[in-house]
Amino acid sequence: TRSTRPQRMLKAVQKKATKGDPESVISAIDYFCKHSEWAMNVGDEKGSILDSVVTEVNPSTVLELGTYCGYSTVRIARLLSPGTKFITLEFNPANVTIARQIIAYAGLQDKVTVVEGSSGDLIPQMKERFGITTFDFIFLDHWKDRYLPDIKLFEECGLLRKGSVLLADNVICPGAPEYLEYVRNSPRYESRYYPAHLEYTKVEDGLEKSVFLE
Ligand SMILES: O=C(NCCCCc1cc2cnccc2s1)c1cc(-c2ccc(F)cc2)cc(O)c1O
Ligand SMILES: [Mg+2]
Repeated sequence: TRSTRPQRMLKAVQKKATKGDPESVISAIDYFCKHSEWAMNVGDEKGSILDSVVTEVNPSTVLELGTYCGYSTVRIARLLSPGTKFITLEFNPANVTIARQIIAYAGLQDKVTVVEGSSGDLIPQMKERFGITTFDFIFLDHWKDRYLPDIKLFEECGLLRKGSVLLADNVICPGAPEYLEYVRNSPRYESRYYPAHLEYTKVEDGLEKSVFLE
């Protein structure tokens, strides 16, 4: 039967990238998406903004919602200090399998734990299952209509501390209007918008960075 896009992306990485070299894995995926098939990775333009925020925060604990094929997972993991606890959640088991192979090809498998499941189920389990008290940095890149309920879940579960940074992808396209309204109007967050474009296109999109103040 016909292969899937994530499977073809993995093949492109195995063909073009150098094992153990995260930069070459990132480049191979960006090349595949620009010249072969579009895919919903955060991409190089928004990826550079992601890099700068991760570097600025220099987090000890990281959560990513929406692994997909592991592109942003590799971007984040390659910047983390040794000993950082990094968890990434993916709903689709087929994507979990591809992502683990792409992360391993980059040589970053010891830096991150890929967990299969939905955010609504897994966020309340973070403390007991992974020994996390609070997250220093959270990258939201999963179902856009889950951004708002999940930030409220982080608050309810006591997973944010003063200075926790949340970075949300796709706040314009596909869009997360209720989430934007919440973080921009809540006195508990300091928010800033980073304009960019939908990965590999000229369509307007951007990232919203929100710092928890409580
Ligand atoms: O849907 C997007 N990403 C979410 C996939 C949700 C799967 C998961 C749910 C879930 C629940 N709990 C835990 C983990 C997870 S993972 C997405 C879509 C576009 C896009 C697509 C078409 C288009 F024309 C224009 C933009 C661009 C993007 O950058 C995206 O990120
Ligand atoms: Mg995205």
